[in-house]
Amino acid sequence: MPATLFEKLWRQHRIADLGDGVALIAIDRVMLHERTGGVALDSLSKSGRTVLAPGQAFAVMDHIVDTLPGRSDATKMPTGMAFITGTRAAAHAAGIGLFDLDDPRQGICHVISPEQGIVLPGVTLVCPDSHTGTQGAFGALAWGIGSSEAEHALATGTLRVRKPRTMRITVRGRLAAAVGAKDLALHIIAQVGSAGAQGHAVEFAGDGVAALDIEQRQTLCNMATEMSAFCAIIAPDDVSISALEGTPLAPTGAQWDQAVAAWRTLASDRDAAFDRDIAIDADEVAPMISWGTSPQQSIPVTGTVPRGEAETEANHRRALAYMGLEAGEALAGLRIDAAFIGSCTNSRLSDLRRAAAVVQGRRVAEGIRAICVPGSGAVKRAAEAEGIADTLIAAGFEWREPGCSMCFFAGGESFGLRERVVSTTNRNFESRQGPETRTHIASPELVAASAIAGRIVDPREA
Ligand SMILES: CC(C)[C@H](C(=O)O)[C@@H](O)C(=O)O
Ligand code: SF4
Repeated sequence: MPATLFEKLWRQHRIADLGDGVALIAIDRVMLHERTGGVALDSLSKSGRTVLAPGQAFAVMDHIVDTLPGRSDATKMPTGMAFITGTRAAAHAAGIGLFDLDDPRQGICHVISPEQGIVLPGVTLVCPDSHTGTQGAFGALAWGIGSSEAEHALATGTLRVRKPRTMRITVRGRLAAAVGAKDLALHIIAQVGSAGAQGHAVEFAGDGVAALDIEQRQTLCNMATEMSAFCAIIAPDDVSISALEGTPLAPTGAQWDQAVAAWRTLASDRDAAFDRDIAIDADEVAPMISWGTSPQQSIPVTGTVPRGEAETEANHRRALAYMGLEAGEALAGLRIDAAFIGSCTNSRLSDLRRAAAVVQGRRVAEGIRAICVPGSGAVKRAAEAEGIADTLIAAGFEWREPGCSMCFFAGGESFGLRERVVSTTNRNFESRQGPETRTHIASPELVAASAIAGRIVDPREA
C-alpha cells in the first residue's frame, strides 16, 4: 500500500503499538535548551537515572542568554542566570554535548542543529521547544515535546506518541521574486487558521517547495507551528542533502554514500493518501504582514485590516484594540517604533543577506530602534566576512550576539511599552516582545524596508 513520508518514518521508528493510537517511538536525537532542558536534566538526575545515549543529546544556550556584546552568564532577566549555570552544570554531569555561551558554535537550537549535522534526514529528533518542527525541512521527523517527555526520551531513547493524522500542503508554481517563504507561510496560515493543522503531521510538497533553498524551507517548516501542526516535513533532496554534507556530525566516506542512498528513498509514494490535502497557488502569494495578535491575522501588505466575522467578533475587536488599529485601515504607512531581524524563523545567512540588500547605502529612519540578531555564531561570522554586518551597522542597526533575544520577552530583553515593532519572528502574541508591544510579523525584506522608512512599507516599493 502506498505510504506517506511520515508513515514511513513512523514505521521505521515504531517499537511497539501501545493501543488507542499511541505507539512507542525510538528517538534518535534529543536537543535541550536552558529554558526548559535544564529542568529535564535536573529532574532526571534527582530520580537517579542517567542519559541513555549522551552522544545523541545536546544542550544549547539560546533562550535566556543576553545577546548584547560582551555578555556574560548574568542576564537582563533577574532569575535568568540560574537557568544558564544550572543547565551548564547538568549538561556536564550528564556528559551530553553542550553549546555553551562562549562556544563559537552557540546559537538558536533550531539554527545550529543542521549546521552541526545533528539533524539528518530520516531521524527522529525531539526538543522541549514548540518550533522543533523547523528541522523537518531536512526530511527528519522532528517535533516539540514537554520537559517530562524530554526526561523520558533522555533516559530511555523512546517516547510514547499519539500518532498524528497527515496533511499535505502542495505549493503549485514558483513564488514571485519579491516574495519568500515567510510570505508563503503567513499566506497559508491566514487561509487555514492558527489551529488549521492541529493534530496533523504536515508535509510541504510541490514544485513551489522544491524550488525553495534550504533556509527558506526551514522558515516554512518553522511557521507550521503557528498553524498548530504536530510537525512539518519536506522530503529530502539534493538541496537538503548537500546542505548537510561535511557538517561535523554527518556521516563521512562510505557511510555518507550509504546514508544518501537510504535518504533518497524517503518520499511519499505517488498515490499515498493524506487525511487532508490542500493546494496553494504560489502566484497568489504577496508580501504579507500580520495586523493582529495571532499569526492567522495576516494580510498582504497592500491590504487593509479586515472587519471581524460574526463568530470571532470579540477576538477581532480585542486584537484591533490591542494593536491600536481600526478595521478598514491600511497597514502600509503605519508608523513604527522598532524593527527586529532574528529568531529561528529568519536569522540565517540568506535572511540577513536579503535584509542587507534592502538597507544597503541607506539609513534607518530617525528615532527607530533597529536590531539584528544572527541565529548562530556561524551565521554571525559569515555575515561579518561577507560585509552584511557592516551594511546593517552602517544603516543604524544594532548587531548582536546569537540567541532568541527579542523574539521572546521572557529572555529579559524587550521593547518598550506599547511600541509598534515590525519583526521577522513567528509570534505576534500579546506582550510577546515586551509590555503590550504591538508586533507585526513579516519577512526580512519587509522589516528592513520598514526600518528605513520608519513606517510599514511594501518591500517591492522600497
Ligand atoms: C521557551 C520555549 C518553551 C518556547 C517554545 O516552546 O516555543 C519558546 O521557544 C517560544 O518560542 O515561545
Ligand atoms: S527564536 Fe523565538 S520562536 Fe525560536 S526558539 Fe527562540 S524563542 Fe522560540
